[in-house]
Amino acid sequence: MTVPKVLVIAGSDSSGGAGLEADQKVLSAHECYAMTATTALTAQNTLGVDDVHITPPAFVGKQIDACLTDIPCDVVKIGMLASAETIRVVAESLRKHRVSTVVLDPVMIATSGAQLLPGDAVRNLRTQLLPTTTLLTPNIPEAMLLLQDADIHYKSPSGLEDLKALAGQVHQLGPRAVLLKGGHMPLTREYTKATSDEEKFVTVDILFDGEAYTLIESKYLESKNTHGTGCSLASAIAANLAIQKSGWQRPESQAIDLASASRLAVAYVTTGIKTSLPNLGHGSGPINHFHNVQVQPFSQGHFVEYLLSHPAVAPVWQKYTHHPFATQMARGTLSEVLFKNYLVQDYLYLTHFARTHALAAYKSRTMSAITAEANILLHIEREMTLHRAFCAEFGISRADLESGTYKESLACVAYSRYVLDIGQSQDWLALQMALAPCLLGYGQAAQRLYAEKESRTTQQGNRYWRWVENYNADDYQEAVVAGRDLIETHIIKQSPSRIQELIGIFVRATEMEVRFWDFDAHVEE
Ligand SMILES: Cc1ncc(COP(=O)(O)O)c(N)n1
Repeated sequence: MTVPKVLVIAGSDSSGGAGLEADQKVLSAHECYAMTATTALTAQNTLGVDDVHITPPAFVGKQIDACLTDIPCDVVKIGMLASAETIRVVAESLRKHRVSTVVLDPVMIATSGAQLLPGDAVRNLRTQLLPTTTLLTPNIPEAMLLLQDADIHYKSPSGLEDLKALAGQVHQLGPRAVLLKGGHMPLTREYTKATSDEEKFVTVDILFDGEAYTLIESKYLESKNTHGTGCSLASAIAANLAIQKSGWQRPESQAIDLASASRLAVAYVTTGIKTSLPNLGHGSGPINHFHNVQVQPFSQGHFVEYLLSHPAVAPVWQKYTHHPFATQMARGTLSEVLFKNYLVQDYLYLTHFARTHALAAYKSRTMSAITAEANILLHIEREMTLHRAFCAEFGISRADLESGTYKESLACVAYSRYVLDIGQSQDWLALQMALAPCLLGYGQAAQRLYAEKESRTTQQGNRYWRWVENYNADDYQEAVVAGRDLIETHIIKQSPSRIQELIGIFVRATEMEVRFWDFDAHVEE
């Protein structure tokens, strides 16, 4: 599977809602690679087109050549063509590059009324481009202009059957298929032309491929934000066709499915209108091109940096990693009573920490993940051995630690059971996020305090200094890196809204770390 590629041949809309700006947004929102050949620049906004600056036609040809000789595309999407000569050049280029799939939106008159294709160029469009077009997407006025130009008599439509007949007549002008857009003529429940606002019930887009009609119905939508809907629809169809083609095993070995490409595109534009952003411009505003896109606000592999600088995290993270309790330990100025209490509570916490990792092993699905958790358990056991030796220096025995001599503080109960509860009720990653403040924060605080030692002499004779050394040690710092890497690999599989929930868990656990170090936390009962 390669990336789907689309070449857009269209004009630029300086206000970004229509033209090739819209096309590129639509293609990006469909994960396609977009290239452009710019036929004209427009000075335009949501109120109208001020001026048009036409690209020299030969230069349009050069842009097409530059793109297609280097990056072959799956689909060409054509919008505003600006001049008869440009149409001639484009038709010749498509032939030269043997482009097989063309979606042509015959842009003639902008929604605002501005003429985007001179009247004398309609003939070139019809005779030179329609025969090589895969799908033509006219709206009703454009369909009528094309038939007028061909001197074909048509009935001004007054209901669904007339629209189907119109689509059939336009099909005779040469394109492989026609999608007649019915947006300009809302229909009643009986599929006749609505004559009042109350009667407007549905709009129908009609796809005709010479054999079958496919009707795509959309509930009538009242909105002023329809600037660029034609461009967006044609681009969405082009994207869907490019996606189909890029998934083929052998190029050209399958038929494209115009009906599903069109249905998906109509749904995309409809939702784009429904979710359009308010107050973009004073006229007919753009649709929301990105309603189907979920954006990760961080670069892959850099989630933890994003997390720690997140406005919901940064203040509490600073409070935790710069907690005066840790600083006083490193400086040796902490009272021995407080330190001993902390050692005991931390030991009790580590017991539950080990239980949590056992739960994480249970929640893992691969042997390597289970083994990783087992290794963390063994690491915790080594940490607890050191802890016991440390406790012994302060007159606390293993029996004291494990026989319930010391009561577990409320801070310890709250924190350890919170993490276990997240582990029980949520998934593996949520559990890792609840454990992360402990893993990352101790590593960061110890590193900072260790680095400060050069500027102090107080660690000589500081009986607590071993705490800093233990968490600054290589094996602990390696565990931090491994834990961080695991979070980075799993976080990119989450949705943006789930990531915000996971950040909430991280914040809560960090708050409990702060509470664990608050001076009164261990002597409250
Ligand atoms: C460059 C350019 N291309 C196409 C359109 C048609 O879009 P709409 O019919 O929504 O005005 C436009 N206004 N500008």
